[in-house]
Amino acid sequence: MTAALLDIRAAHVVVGAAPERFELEVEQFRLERGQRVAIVGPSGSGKSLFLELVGLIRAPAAAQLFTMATPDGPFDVAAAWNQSDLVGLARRRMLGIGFLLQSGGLLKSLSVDENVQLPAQLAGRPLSTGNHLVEALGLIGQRRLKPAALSGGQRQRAALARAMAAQPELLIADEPTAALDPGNADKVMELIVSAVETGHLQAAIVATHDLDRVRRFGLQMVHIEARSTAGGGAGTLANFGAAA
Ligand SMILES: Nc1ncnc2c1ncn2[C@@H]1O[C@H](COP(=O)(O)OP(=O)(O)OP(=O)(O)O)[C@@H](O)[C@H]1O
Repeated sequence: MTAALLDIRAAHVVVGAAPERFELEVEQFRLERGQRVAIVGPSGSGKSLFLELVGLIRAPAAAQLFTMATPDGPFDVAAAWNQSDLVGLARRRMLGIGFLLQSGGLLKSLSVDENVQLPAQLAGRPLSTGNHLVEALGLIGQRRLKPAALSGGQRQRAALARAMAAQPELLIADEPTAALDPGNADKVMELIVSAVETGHLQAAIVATHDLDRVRRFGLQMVHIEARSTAGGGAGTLANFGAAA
């Protein structure tokens, strides 16, 4: 059996302090190559926190197991956080993960083209993918503009092109269709799904409230359950992709 792209067991993320404390518990999450997964759940249930955990942006408070497959063998994410191996984590993020933030997160002083090409340049990857993505996402006319001159939807599409331009193994996208008209939302979901189908991405994880598109584009749904606790709130992601 080949190693899963992501293998997480009994991981906890904790933010804030009581009474606003929020704890996300990930009982089990195992992501295989070829999977397109939608994380769904009510607002405030912990979807973004989960994406930050798998995107190596947020340290778990505890994790029984957290590994990520790489071309050089498994990377022990839990150990890297424990040992404060921030360089190792940054390198893994740069080479293996494309992250579309809910807020877009484009650099204000760079044009669309420059924003899109920067991760590929840093990772030493070809620039051709970014050019294709700018075209496929309908941004040819905006490629020289800076983010302030873009509409919300154009900014979101540029941020997706940037997340995919360095040819990451894993795409993580927080609400990628939220600011888009129906035609562009379809285009974005189609692009993500077909990138996995054709092997340009090994897998994709999308947090979304767009259940209609999740069903139409055939993503596997993973629910985060939210509940309130005495000292705050909690979310639980239970048993996705567990070995039989
Ligand atoms: N840095 C933080 N400090 C304190 N609390 C936080 C922090 N980040 C998130 N939270 C809390 O964690 C909970 C989960 O937030 P999260 O952003 O993951 O929800 P979500 O499911 O992505 O919501 P939405 O669908 O509205 O985007 C919320 O109650 C939020 O207030």
